Amino acid sequence: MSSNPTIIYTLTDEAPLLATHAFLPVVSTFTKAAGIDVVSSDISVAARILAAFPEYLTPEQRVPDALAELGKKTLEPDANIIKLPNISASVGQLTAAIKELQEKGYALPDYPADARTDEEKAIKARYNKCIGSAVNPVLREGNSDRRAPRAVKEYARKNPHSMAPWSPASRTHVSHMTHGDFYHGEKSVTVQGAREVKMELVTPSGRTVVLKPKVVLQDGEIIDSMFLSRKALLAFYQEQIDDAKETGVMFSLHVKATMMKVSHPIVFGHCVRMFYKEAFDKHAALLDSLGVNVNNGMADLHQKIANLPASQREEIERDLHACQEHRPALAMVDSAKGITNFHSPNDVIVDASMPAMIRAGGKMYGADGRLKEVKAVIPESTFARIYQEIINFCKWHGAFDPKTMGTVPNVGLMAQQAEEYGSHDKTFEVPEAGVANITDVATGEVLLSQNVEQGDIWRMCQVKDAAIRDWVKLAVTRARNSGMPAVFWLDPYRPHENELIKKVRTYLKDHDTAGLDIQIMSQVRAMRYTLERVKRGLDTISVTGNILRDYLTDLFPIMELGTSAKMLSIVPLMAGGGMYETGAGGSAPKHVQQLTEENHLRWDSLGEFLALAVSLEDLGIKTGSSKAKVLAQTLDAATGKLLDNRKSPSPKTGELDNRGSQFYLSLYWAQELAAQTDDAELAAYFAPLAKTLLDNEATILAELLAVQGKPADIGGYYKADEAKVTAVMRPSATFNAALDSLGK
Ligand SMILES: NC(=O)C1=CN([C@@H]2O[C@H](COP(=O)(O)OP(=O)(O)OC[C@H]3O[C@@H](n4cnc5c(N)ncnc54)[C@H](OP(=O)(O)O)[C@@H]3O)[C@@H](O)[C@H]2O)C=CC1
Ligand SMILES: O=C(O)CCC(=O)C(=O)O
Ligand SMILES: [Mg+2]
Repeated sequence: MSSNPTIIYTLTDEAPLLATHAFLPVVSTFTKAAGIDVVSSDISVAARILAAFPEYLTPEQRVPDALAELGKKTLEPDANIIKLPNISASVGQLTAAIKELQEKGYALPDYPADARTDEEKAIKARYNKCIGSAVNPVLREGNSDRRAPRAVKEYARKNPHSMAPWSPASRTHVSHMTHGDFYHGEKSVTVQGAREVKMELVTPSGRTVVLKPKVVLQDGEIIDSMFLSRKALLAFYQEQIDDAKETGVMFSLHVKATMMKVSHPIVFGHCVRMFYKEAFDKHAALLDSLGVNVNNGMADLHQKIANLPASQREEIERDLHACQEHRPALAMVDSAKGITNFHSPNDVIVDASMPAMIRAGGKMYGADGRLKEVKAVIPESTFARIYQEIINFCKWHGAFDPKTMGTVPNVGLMAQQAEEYGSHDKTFEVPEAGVANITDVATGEVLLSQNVEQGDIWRMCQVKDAAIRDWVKLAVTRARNSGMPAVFWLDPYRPHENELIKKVRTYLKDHDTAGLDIQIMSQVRAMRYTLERVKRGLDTISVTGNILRDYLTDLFPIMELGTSAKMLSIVPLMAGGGMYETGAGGSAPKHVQQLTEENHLRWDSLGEFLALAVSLEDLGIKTGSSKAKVLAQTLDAATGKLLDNRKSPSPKTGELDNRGSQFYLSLYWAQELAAQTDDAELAAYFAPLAKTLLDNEATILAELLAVQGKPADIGGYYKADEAKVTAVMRPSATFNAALDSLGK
């Protein structure tokens, strides 16, 4: 193995993976000049599935557990990882991926949705490790620093994206629970001394059901116990569905079934069943026998009834339609295809869906393809309230103006599986009524106790003290480096956050905060304060827990820049390394569809360009490589030029796409390297490439454009064919030859 400094570049899924097939050859070509190795690590959902079932595969088919290896790497001080967004799979996506792999000759077992035998249960448990947020919590061994780079913000100011107007008369609003949700019943404690606890349910008959036998806690860790009442949730849904019908606004449900992979599919399923209550009641036995589980969306139902005799299937469909007659209109995901908000629990993901709605003037698409006012149902009140606050603000002040609005960077708590990231294996649908206790294993002392009923969702979260210290330090550093005020969005009425507030106050004293403006405010006040400043063009750092990290780093970038793909998204790893995420958005499934139908990839790799520059800069500092530093500086300059010259991908087929944008990045990067005077060797090395690319600009663009407008075959979705994807993503022989010729 070489001892060269190494950048690990992740291979993920969907649009970012396609873009990687074009960009990675560029990255390797440029970094080779500085003696930097670039290695890839396949953490796609397909690779993770294959890694989980080696004994079902032939030796040639087996793959290493790249995610586990990468997770270990994050704990090493020299880690330098570029992490692209990956699919956090729903059960629907998981089963589709399994089917595709089986068809490709991988003898994987089926997903046993209704596991009964021990063997089936074991298989299901292995598969369940591949669903939801399975990657990010493993790799994010540091807190989150997300912000719009200055050049990107300036570009957005000069080239504002469209923002639909807001009317003060808009009836769009957020509906959330006012009792019985996680917020209202939460209890929290900071543990004194390392210990082990268990989660157990004591039934009225005195029987003890151990749901989680052991959770290891460190000294000073904050833990919470909270539950969401099934009864209260159902009553809430009933009220909201009736209210939307009576008042004539469209109904929409926004959850995060990926990150809250245990609780939110349940929360989603209750809403679907309530909406179609009469049909579900009437066909309960049949739907049950078919194993229909609408926690996985209506898609699951339609798939499972597809093979019923026509008359039976049609009766169910008729009864479902009959429910719609006396229900409010539903927001659509794809009105042309008749795909509603209930199709799949992660077609509408709250972090991206609410900003899109706010940017559209408080509207979502209806079944007729028109934008309409909407009731946005976000059951948990903990964070739903921030969206109502921004809606209030927009109704009063009108839409934000990207030309003048301030910026809101975020410092987010997420290290070491903080908060919701660590809750996946500590979230349970309560099997029977009782007292839910978090109990010290050694002493039997009950630390936190809740009265729960059957069907309630009970969960425990943890945050390690070291993660909190690091988060406070990062917030102070960002406030100091940026000169912006920083606001901790923490609510003293929420027990968990009250514990956090105590620690924040303590750890702030470890730092020199002289001259800094650092405040602590509850979320709604923090939102209001921040928006008042945003409107006046003033910048404010939001310092938040994990969920608001996620929500705000889509919300503000989408308002400010039109997309969260243009964010700088850094995870300073606590062990000393760095992970550079690309943007704050996801894997844009719609983009893949456009590529396969029309051979146009509108994915913007700006996030990758920004991440690579910081990765190179960091590598330069840590290894003392001046060449890496020059590569970083010139890449930044090239990215600025790309923006100025408007060479980002267009969403329209027939115009410049991801591949064309990457060509321009390569051209500008080579030109910047050739022109710089800090490293003559690099300048001489890249001058011929700069010339070849410029001389052949027209030819390359023509070659790139020639392929568009026709379907593209990539040989699969979850595990596309390498050779085919490479052929599709590198269609310019002239560009490929120019890259290949470098250094020869
Ligand atoms: N870091 C991670 O690993 C993350 C992963 N995800 C995962 O991604 C998947 C999709 O999530 P979803 O909530 O739909 O959000 P996405 O961010 O993938 O999609 C929302 C929209 O944002 C726009 N967009 C996002 N990134 C880019 C980009 N680089 N270039 C151009 N446009 C972009 C696209 O708009 P348009 O269609 O108008 O072009 C896209 O349709 C899920 O599986 C989710 O779990 C989500 C967030 C982060
Ligand atoms: O971890 C996930 O599933 C999604 C994370 C996400 O949306 C984000 O980090 O912004
Ligand atoms: Mg997000």
